[in-house]
Amino acid sequence: MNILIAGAGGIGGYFGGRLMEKGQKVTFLVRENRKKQLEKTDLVIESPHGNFTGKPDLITKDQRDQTYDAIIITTKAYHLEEVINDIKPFADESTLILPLLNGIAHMEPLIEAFGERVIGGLCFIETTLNAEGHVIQSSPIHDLVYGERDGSPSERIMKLQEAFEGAHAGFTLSENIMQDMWHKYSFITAMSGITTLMRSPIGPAVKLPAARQTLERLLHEISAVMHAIDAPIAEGLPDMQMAKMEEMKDEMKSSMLRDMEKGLQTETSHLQGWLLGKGKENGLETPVLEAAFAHVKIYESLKS
Ligand SMILES: NC(=O)C1=CN([C@@H]2O[C@H](COP(=O)(O)OP(=O)(O)OC[C@H]3O[C@@H](n4cnc5c(N)ncnc54)[C@H](OP(=O)(O)O)[C@@H]3O)[C@@H](O)[C@H]2O)C=CC1
Ligand SMILES: CC(C)(CO)C(=O)C(=O)O
Repeated sequence: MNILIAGAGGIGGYFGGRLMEKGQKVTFLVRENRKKQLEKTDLVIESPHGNFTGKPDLITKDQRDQTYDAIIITTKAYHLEEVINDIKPFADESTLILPLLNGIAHMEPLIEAFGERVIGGLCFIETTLNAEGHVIQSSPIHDLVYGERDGSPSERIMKLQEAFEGAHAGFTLSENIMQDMWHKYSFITAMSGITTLMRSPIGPAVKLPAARQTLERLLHEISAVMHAIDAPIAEGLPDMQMAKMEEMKDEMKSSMLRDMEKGLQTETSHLQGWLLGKGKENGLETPVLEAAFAHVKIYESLKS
Protein backbone atom coordinates (compact mmCIF):
# COMPACT_ATOMS: atom_id res chain seq x y z
CA MET A 1 0.00 0.00 0.00
CA ASN A 2 1.30 3.43 -0.96
CA ILE A 3 0.64 5.97 1.78
CA LEU A 4 0.92 9.75 1.52
CA ILE A 5 1.14 11.68 4.77
CA ALA A 6 0.04 15.29 4.33
CA GLY A 7 2.16 17.23 6.83
CA ALA A 8 5.28 16.10 8.66
CA GLY A 9 4.85 17.96 11.94
CA GLY A 10 4.25 16.51 15.41
CA ILE A 11 1.78 13.74 14.61
CA GLY A 12 2.54 13.29 10.89
CA GLY A 13 6.27 13.00 11.59
CA TYR A 14 5.68 10.61 14.48
CA PHE A 15 3.25 8.11 12.95
CA GLY A 16 4.86 8.41 9.51
CA GLY A 17 8.26 7.73 11.09
CA ARG A 18 6.92 4.68 12.92
CA LEU A 19 5.56 3.34 9.61
CA MET A 20 8.92 3.99 7.90
CA GLU A 21 10.65 2.19 10.77
CA LYS A 22 8.65 -0.98 10.05
CA GLY A 23 9.48 -0.77 6.35
CA GLN A 24 6.11 0.52 5.14
CA LYS A 25 6.31 2.75 2.05
CA VAL A 26 5.32 6.30 3.03
CA THR A 27 5.80 9.64 1.32
CA PHE A 28 5.38 12.99 3.07
CA LEU A 29 3.65 15.89 1.34
CA VAL A 30 5.42 18.95 2.77
CA ARG A 31 5.81 22.67 2.13
CA GLU A 32 9.14 24.28 1.21
CA ASN A 33 10.46 25.16 4.71
CA ARG A 34 9.79 21.75 6.21
CA LYS A 35 11.23 20.11 3.08
CA LYS A 36 14.52 22.01 3.45
CA GLN A 37 14.66 21.19 7.16
CA LEU A 38 14.01 17.47 6.63
CA GLU A 39 16.53 17.27 3.77
CA LYS A 40 19.13 18.65 6.17
CA THR A 41 18.31 16.65 9.31
CA ASP A 42 16.36 13.58 8.07
CA LEU A 43 13.27 12.62 10.07
CA VAL A 44 14.27 12.33 13.72
CA ILE A 45 11.97 11.00 16.45
CA GLU A 46 12.97 11.26 20.11
CA SER A 47 10.61 9.19 22.22
CA PRO A 48 10.41 7.14 25.42
CA HIS A 49 9.29 4.31 23.10
CA GLY A 50 12.64 4.45 21.29
CA ASN A 51 14.31 6.94 18.96
CA PHE A 52 14.26 6.69 15.17
CA THR A 53 16.10 8.45 12.36
CA GLY A 54 15.37 7.86 8.70
CA LYS A 55 15.58 9.53 5.30
CA PRO A 56 12.00 10.42 4.38
CA ASP A 57 10.59 10.44 0.85
CA LEU A 58 9.36 14.01 0.38
CA ILE A 59 7.19 15.68 -2.23
CA THR A 60 5.65 19.13 -2.55
CA LYS A 61 2.23 19.87 -4.03
CA ASP A 62 3.61 20.63 -7.50
CA GLN A 63 5.49 17.33 -7.82
CA ARG A 64 2.44 15.37 -8.95
CA ASP A 65 4.05 11.97 -9.17
CA GLN A 66 1.18 9.48 -8.75
CA THR A 67 -2.01 8.80 -6.81
CA TYR A 68 -1.90 7.02 -3.47
CA ASP A 69 -3.90 4.20 -1.83
CA ALA A 70 -4.31 6.22 1.37
CA ILE A 71 -3.70 9.83 2.37
CA ILE A 72 -3.32 10.62 6.07
CA ILE A 73 -4.06 14.27 6.88
CA THR A 74 -1.99 15.59 9.78
CA THR A 75 -2.14 19.38 9.45
CA LYS A 76 -3.70 21.83 11.86
CA ALA A 77 -7.39 22.70 11.31
CA TYR A 78 -6.54 26.21 10.09
CA HIS A 79 -4.67 24.66 7.14
CA LEU A 80 -7.52 22.34 6.17
CA GLU A 81 -8.82 24.24 3.17
CA GLU A 82 -5.31 24.53 1.71
CA VAL A 83 -4.46 20.89 2.29
CA ILE A 84 -7.74 19.68 0.75
CA ASN A 85 -6.78 21.49 -2.45
CA ASP A 86 -3.19 20.29 -2.30
CA ILE A 87 -4.02 16.58 -1.94
CA LYS A 88 -6.66 16.42 -4.68
CA PRO A 89 -4.16 15.56 -7.45
CA PHE A 90 -2.77 12.71 -5.33
CA ALA A 91 -6.15 11.04 -4.84
CA ASP A 92 -8.08 8.84 -7.28
CA GLU A 93 -11.55 7.32 -6.91
CA SER A 94 -10.33 4.62 -4.51
CA THR A 95 -7.92 6.62 -2.31
CA LEU A 96 -8.76 6.40 1.39
CA ILE A 97 -8.66 9.73 3.21
CA LEU A 98 -7.79 9.40 6.89
CA PRO A 99 -7.84 12.65 8.91
CA LEU A 100 -6.14 12.69 12.33
CA LEU A 101 -7.02 16.25 13.33
CA ASN A 102 -8.59 16.93 16.69
CA GLY A 103 -12.25 17.96 16.56
CA ILE A 104 -15.18 17.15 14.28
CA ALA A 105 -15.77 20.26 12.16
CA HIS A 106 -13.21 19.12 9.55
CA MET A 107 -15.34 16.10 8.59
CA GLU A 108 -17.95 18.11 6.68
CA PRO A 109 -15.56 19.84 4.23
CA LEU A 110 -13.60 16.62 3.79
CA ILE A 111 -16.72 14.62 2.96
CA GLU A 112 -17.82 17.40 0.62
CA ALA A 113 -14.49 17.11 -1.21
CA PHE A 114 -13.90 13.33 -1.11
CA GLY A 115 -17.27 11.71 -0.25
CA GLU A 116 -17.23 8.06 0.80
CA ARG A 117 -13.46 7.93 0.53
CA VAL A 118 -13.24 9.66 3.94
CA ILE A 119 -12.86 7.36 6.94
CA GLY A 120 -12.67 8.34 10.62
CA GLY A 121 -9.51 8.81 12.65
CA LEU A 122 -7.95 10.31 15.73
CA CYS A 123 -4.80 10.05 17.79
CA PHE A 124 -3.82 10.15 21.42
CA ILE A 125 -0.23 11.30 21.68
CA GLU A 126 1.82 14.18 23.07
CA THR A 127 4.25 15.33 20.43
CA THR A 128 5.82 18.53 19.17
CA LEU A 129 8.68 19.72 16.94
CA ASN A 130 11.76 21.23 18.59
CA ALA A 131 13.82 24.09 17.11
CA GLU A 132 15.72 21.68 14.84
CA GLY A 133 12.50 20.10 13.60
CA HIS A 134 12.98 16.85 15.54
CA VAL A 135 9.75 15.13 16.58
CA ILE A 136 9.72 15.11 20.39
CA GLN A 137 7.22 12.59 21.76
CA SER A 138 6.88 12.70 25.51
CA SER A 139 4.16 10.50 27.07
CA PRO A 140 3.48 6.78 27.38
CA ILE A 141 0.51 7.03 24.99
CA HIS A 142 1.13 6.96 21.23
CA ASP A 143 -2.12 5.68 19.79
CA LEU A 144 -3.76 6.12 16.39
CA VAL A 145 -7.37 4.91 16.04
CA TYR A 146 -9.12 4.59 12.67
CA GLY A 147 -12.13 2.92 11.08
CA GLU A 148 -14.92 3.06 8.54
CA ARG A 149 -17.48 5.71 9.52
CA ASP A 150 -20.19 3.01 9.51
CA GLY A 151 -17.97 0.63 11.49
CA SER A 152 -17.87 -2.03 8.80
CA PRO A 153 -14.87 -4.36 8.33
CA SER A 154 -14.57 -3.41 4.65
CA GLU A 155 -11.93 -4.83 2.35
CA ARG A 156 -10.23 -1.43 2.07
CA ILE A 157 -10.01 -0.94 5.85
CA MET A 158 -8.50 -4.42 6.22
CA LYS A 159 -5.82 -3.46 3.68
CA LEU A 160 -5.04 -0.37 5.73
CA GLN A 161 -4.86 -2.49 8.88
CA GLU A 162 -2.31 -4.72 7.13
CA ALA A 163 -0.21 -1.67 6.29
CA PHE A 164 -0.29 -0.47 9.92
CA GLU A 165 0.25 -3.89 11.50
CA GLY A 166 3.59 -4.31 13.23
CA ALA A 167 4.42 -0.61 13.41
CA HIS A 168 5.83 0.46 16.78
CA ALA A 169 2.83 2.51 17.99
CA GLY A 170 -0.75 1.76 19.02
CA PHE A 171 -2.48 1.54 15.62
CA THR A 172 -6.04 0.33 16.42
CA LEU A 173 -8.95 -0.45 14.11
CA SER A 174 -12.24 0.73 15.68
CA GLU A 175 -15.77 -0.48 14.99
CA ASN A 176 -17.17 2.75 16.43
CA ILE A 177 -14.85 5.46 15.19
CA MET A 178 -17.49 8.21 15.08
CA GLN A 179 -18.21 7.82 18.79
CA ASP A 180 -14.47 7.61 19.44
CA MET A 181 -13.98 10.88 17.56
CA TRP A 182 -16.75 12.68 19.49
CA HIS A 183 -15.31 11.39 22.76
CA LYS A 184 -11.85 12.59 21.80
CA TYR A 185 -13.39 15.91 20.81
CA SER A 186 -14.97 16.29 24.24
CA PHE A 187 -11.69 15.29 25.90
CA ILE A 188 -9.48 17.68 23.95
CA THR A 189 -11.90 20.60 24.17
CA ALA A 190 -11.86 20.29 27.96
CA MET A 191 -8.16 19.45 28.25
CA SER A 192 -6.97 22.25 25.96
CA GLY A 193 -9.59 24.59 27.48
CA ILE A 194 -8.49 24.07 31.08
CA THR A 195 -4.73 23.90 30.42
CA THR A 196 -4.76 27.14 28.40
CA LEU A 197 -7.16 28.91 30.79
CA MET A 198 -4.95 27.99 33.77
CA ARG A 199 -1.68 28.11 31.75
CA SER A 200 -0.87 24.86 33.49
CA PRO A 201 -0.23 21.22 32.69
CA ILE A 202 -3.07 18.84 33.54
CA GLY A 203 -1.88 17.76 37.05
CA PRO A 204 -2.57 21.01 38.94
CA ALA A 205 -5.73 21.61 36.90
CA VAL A 206 -7.16 18.29 38.10
CA LYS A 207 -5.86 18.50 41.68
CA LEU A 208 -6.44 22.09 42.87
CA PRO A 209 -10.09 22.27 44.00
CA ALA A 210 -11.02 25.57 42.30
CA ALA A 211 -9.45 24.52 39.00
CA ARG A 212 -11.02 21.07 39.22
CA GLN A 213 -14.46 22.59 39.74
CA THR A 214 -13.97 24.73 36.64
CA LEU A 215 -12.91 21.65 34.68
CA GLU A 216 -15.96 19.70 35.90
CA ARG A 217 -18.25 22.51 34.76
CA LEU A 218 -16.51 22.66 31.41
CA LEU A 219 -16.89 18.90 30.89
CA HIS A 220 -20.62 19.11 31.70
CA GLU A 221 -21.15 22.08 29.36
CA ILE A 222 -19.41 20.21 26.53
CA SER A 223 -21.55 17.10 27.03
CA ALA A 224 -24.73 19.20 27.22
CA VAL A 225 -23.98 20.75 23.82
CA MET A 226 -23.10 17.37 22.32
CA HIS A 227 -26.36 15.89 23.64
CA ALA A 228 -28.30 18.85 22.19
CA ILE A 229 -26.93 18.16 18.71
CA ASP A 230 -27.47 14.37 19.01
CA ALA A 231 -23.79 13.51 18.91
CA PRO A 232 -23.25 9.77 19.49
CA ILE A 233 -21.73 10.10 22.98
CA ALA A 234 -21.96 7.72 25.93
CA GLU A 235 -23.82 8.49 29.17
CA GLY A 236 -21.54 9.62 31.98
CA LEU A 237 -18.98 11.12 29.58
CA PRO A 238 -17.87 13.96 31.93
CA ASP A 239 -16.90 11.45 34.66
CA MET A 240 -15.17 9.21 32.14
CA GLN A 241 -13.10 12.14 30.86
CA MET A 242 -12.23 13.36 34.36
CA ALA A 243 -11.02 9.84 35.24
CA LYS A 244 -8.89 9.80 32.09
CA MET A 245 -7.32 13.15 32.96
CA GLU A 246 -6.58 11.93 36.49
CA GLU A 247 -4.65 9.01 35.02
CA MET A 248 -2.39 11.26 32.98
CA LYS A 249 1.07 12.36 34.01
CA ASP A 250 0.88 15.64 35.98
CA GLU A 251 3.23 17.31 33.47
CA MET A 252 1.06 16.45 30.43
CA LYS A 253 0.19 19.51 28.34
CA SER A 254 -2.24 19.98 25.49
CA SER A 255 -0.81 20.79 22.06
CA MET A 256 -2.82 24.04 22.24
CA LEU A 257 -0.94 25.13 25.37
CA ARG A 258 2.35 24.18 23.71
CA ASP A 259 1.38 26.25 20.67
CA MET A 260 0.61 29.24 22.92
CA GLU A 261 3.97 28.84 24.66
CA LYS A 262 5.62 28.97 21.21
CA GLY A 263 3.60 32.08 20.23
CA LEU A 264 1.75 30.19 17.46
CA GLN A 265 -1.81 30.28 16.15
CA THR A 266 -4.20 27.82 17.86
CA GLU A 267 -7.16 25.64 16.90
CA THR A 268 -9.55 27.20 19.41
CA SER A 269 -12.04 28.25 16.69
CA HIS A 270 -12.15 24.65 15.45
CA LEU A 271 -12.47 23.14 18.96
CA GLN A 272 -14.06 25.44 21.59
CA GLY A 273 -15.47 27.93 19.05
CA TRP A 274 -17.38 25.41 16.94
CA LEU A 275 -19.01 23.83 19.98
CA LEU A 276 -19.81 27.21 21.51
CA GLY A 277 -21.64 28.11 18.28
CA LYS A 278 -23.67 24.88 18.45
CA GLY A 279 -24.55 25.64 22.09
CA LYS A 280 -25.77 29.11 21.17
CA GLU A 281 -27.86 27.77 18.28
CA ASN A 282 -29.52 25.46 20.82
CA GLY A 283 -30.06 28.15 23.48
CA LEU A 284 -27.56 26.67 25.95
CA GLU A 285 -25.52 28.69 28.46
CA THR A 286 -21.87 27.57 28.42
CA PRO A 287 -19.98 30.19 30.47
CA VAL A 288 -16.79 28.20 31.11
CA LEU A 289 -16.49 27.13 27.46
CA GLU A 290 -17.04 30.76 26.45
CA ALA A 291 -14.33 31.98 28.88
CA ALA A 292 -11.87 29.34 27.63
CA PHE A 293 -12.54 30.37 24.02
CA ALA A 294 -12.34 34.11 24.78
CA HIS A 295 -9.05 33.66 26.65
CA VAL A 296 -7.32 32.01 23.69
CA LYS A 297 -8.90 34.40 21.15
CA ILE A 298 -7.49 37.34 23.13
CA TYR A 299 -4.05 35.70 23.11
CA GLU A 300 -4.36 35.25 19.32
CA SER A 301 -5.43 38.85 18.77
CA LEU A 302 -2.55 40.24 20.87
CA LYS A 303 0.27 38.08 19.54
CA SER A 304 2.41 39.65 16.83
N1 LIG B 1 0.70 17.35 18.75
C1 LIG B 1 -0.07 16.56 19.46
O1 LIG B 1 0.35 16.11 20.53
C2 LIG B 1 -1.42 16.19 19.00
C3 LIG B 1 -2.02 16.84 17.93
N2 LIG B 1 -3.26 16.45 17.51
C4 LIG B 1 -3.91 17.12 16.40
O2 LIG B 1 -3.20 16.81 15.22
C5 LIG B 1 -3.27 17.87 14.27
C6 LIG B 1 -1.85 18.26 13.86
O3 LIG B 1 -1.17 18.71 15.01
P1 LIG B 1 0.42 18.77 15.11
O4 LIG B 1 1.03 17.59 14.47
O5 LIG B 1 0.73 19.06 16.52
O6 LIG B 1 0.71 20.06 14.22
P2 LIG B 1 2.10 20.59 13.65
O7 LIG B 1 1.94 22.05 13.48
O8 LIG B 1 3.23 20.06 14.45
O9 LIG B 1 2.19 19.88 12.23
C7 LIG B 1 1.36 20.21 11.17
C8 LIG B 1 2.20 20.19 9.93
O10 LIG B 1 1.33 20.35 8.81
C9 LIG B 1 2.08 21.04 7.84
N3 LIG B 1 1.22 21.59 6.80
C10 LIG B 1 0.27 22.57 6.90
N4 LIG B 1 -0.34 22.78 5.73
C11 LIG B 1 0.25 21.91 4.86
C12 LIG B 1 0.06 21.66 3.48
N5 LIG B 1 -0.84 22.33 2.73
N6 LIG B 1 0.83 20.73 2.89
C13 LIG B 1 1.76 20.03 3.59
N7 LIG B 1 1.99 20.24 4.92
C14 LIG B 1 1.23 21.17 5.53
C15 LIG B 1 2.84 22.08 8.60
O11 LIG B 1 3.96 22.39 7.83
P3 LIG B 1 4.71 23.79 7.75
O12 LIG B 1 5.97 23.53 8.50
O13 LIG B 1 4.89 23.97 6.30
O14 LIG B 1 3.83 24.83 8.40
C16 LIG B 1 3.21 21.32 9.87
O15 LIG B 1 4.50 20.77 9.81
C17 LIG B 1 -4.05 18.99 14.97
O16 LIG B 1 -5.39 18.94 14.63
C18 LIG B 1 -3.87 18.64 16.46
O17 LIG B 1 -4.94 19.14 17.27
C19 LIG B 1 -3.91 15.38 18.06
C20 LIG B 1 -3.35 14.71 19.11
C21 LIG B 1 -2.09 15.09 19.68
C1 LIG C 1 -4.35 15.85 24.87
C2 LIG C 1 -3.61 15.31 23.69
C3 LIG C 1 -2.12 15.44 23.91
C4 LIG C 1 -3.92 13.83 23.59
O1 LIG C 1 -3.60 13.32 22.36
C5 LIG C 1 -4.04 16.03 22.44
O2 LIG C 1 -4.80 15.54 21.64
C6 LIG C 1 -3.56 17.39 22.15
O3 LIG C 1 -2.98 18.02 23.02
O4 LIG C 1 -3.77 17.85 21.01
